[in-house]
Amino acid sequence: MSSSNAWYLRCGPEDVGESAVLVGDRGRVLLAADLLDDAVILNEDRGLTTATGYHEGQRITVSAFGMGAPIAAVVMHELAGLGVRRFVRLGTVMTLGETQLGELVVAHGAVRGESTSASYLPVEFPAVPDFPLTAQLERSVAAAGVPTRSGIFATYDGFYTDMFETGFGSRPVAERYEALARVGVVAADMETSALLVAARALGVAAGSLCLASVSGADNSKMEHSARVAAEAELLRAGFDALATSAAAADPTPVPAA
Ligand SMILES: O=P(O)(O)O[C@H]1O[C@H](CO)[C@@H](O)[C@H]1O
Ligand SMILES: O=c1cc[nH]c(=O)[nH]1
Repeated sequence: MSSSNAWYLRCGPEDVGESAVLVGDRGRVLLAADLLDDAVILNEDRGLTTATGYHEGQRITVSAFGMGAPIAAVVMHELAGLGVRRFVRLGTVMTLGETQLGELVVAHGAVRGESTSASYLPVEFPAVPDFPLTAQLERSVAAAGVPTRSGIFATYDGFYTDMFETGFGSRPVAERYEALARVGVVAADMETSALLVAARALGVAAGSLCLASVSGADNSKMEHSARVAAEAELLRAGFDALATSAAAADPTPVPAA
C-alpha cells in the first residue's frame, strides 16, 4: 500500500480502479468480490469494507459505507482523491408511486431531502446524475432482462422520521410520499442525492441504480432469497455499465492483474 493512503479507507491510488461501486451493506461487497475476477479485500476498518477486482478486464473498486449520506460522501470523496473517475451507487430503495418490489430503478435525479449535499453545493444546484453513465446503466439493466424503471429519487437523512411513520417526523410520511409520487418520484433512499451533488462538486461522474426492496405504501419487504438473487443481478448490471463506460473512455485493453 502507498504512503498516500486515504484517511478512512486506508488504501492508496494503486489499490483502486478508475470505476467504483458504492454500497451500503458490507455484505454486498463480499458478494461483489465473489462476482468480480481476482478480487482483493483492501480494508475492513469501521465497516468501510473495500475490495478491488476486475469485470470484463476493467478494474472496479467496491466500497461499503454503511448507511446515510454523510459517510457515503466521505467514501466517495476519498475514492475520488485516489483517482476514481466514475461511480455507481448500487443499493436498495423504498418504492414510491407505481414502483413494484423487485424492480431495479435508475435515478434520473433526486430530491435533496438530506443535509450532506449542501456542504458541497448550494441547495439551488440540482442533484442530477452523469447522463452517459445513466444511459449505460439503463442499457445494462435492459440487457439483463430484469424488471426496471427510471425516474426521480427522494433522499432523506431520517430513517425513522422521514421514511417510516413512527410519529416522530415533522410531517406525515404518507402525505409527503403521495405528493412526491404525483410529480414522478419513484423511489426513496438515504444517499443518492448527496452522492450526485458531491460527484458534481468533485468533478467525477456518478449514477444510481437501486433495487426496490421495501414498499413505501405498507413497509412490506422482498422475501430474503428473492432479494439476495436480485442484489446479484443489481451488481452484475452495475459492473457491466461501469466496464462498458470505462472501455468507451479508454479503448486500450486493461490486462488482468
Ligand atoms: O441498500 P443500501 O445501499 O444500504 O441503501 C439503503 O438501505 C439503507 C436503509 O435501509 C440506507 O442506506 C438506504 O439508502
Ligand atoms: O426502507 C428502506 C429500504 C431501502 N432503502 C431505504 O432507504 N429505506
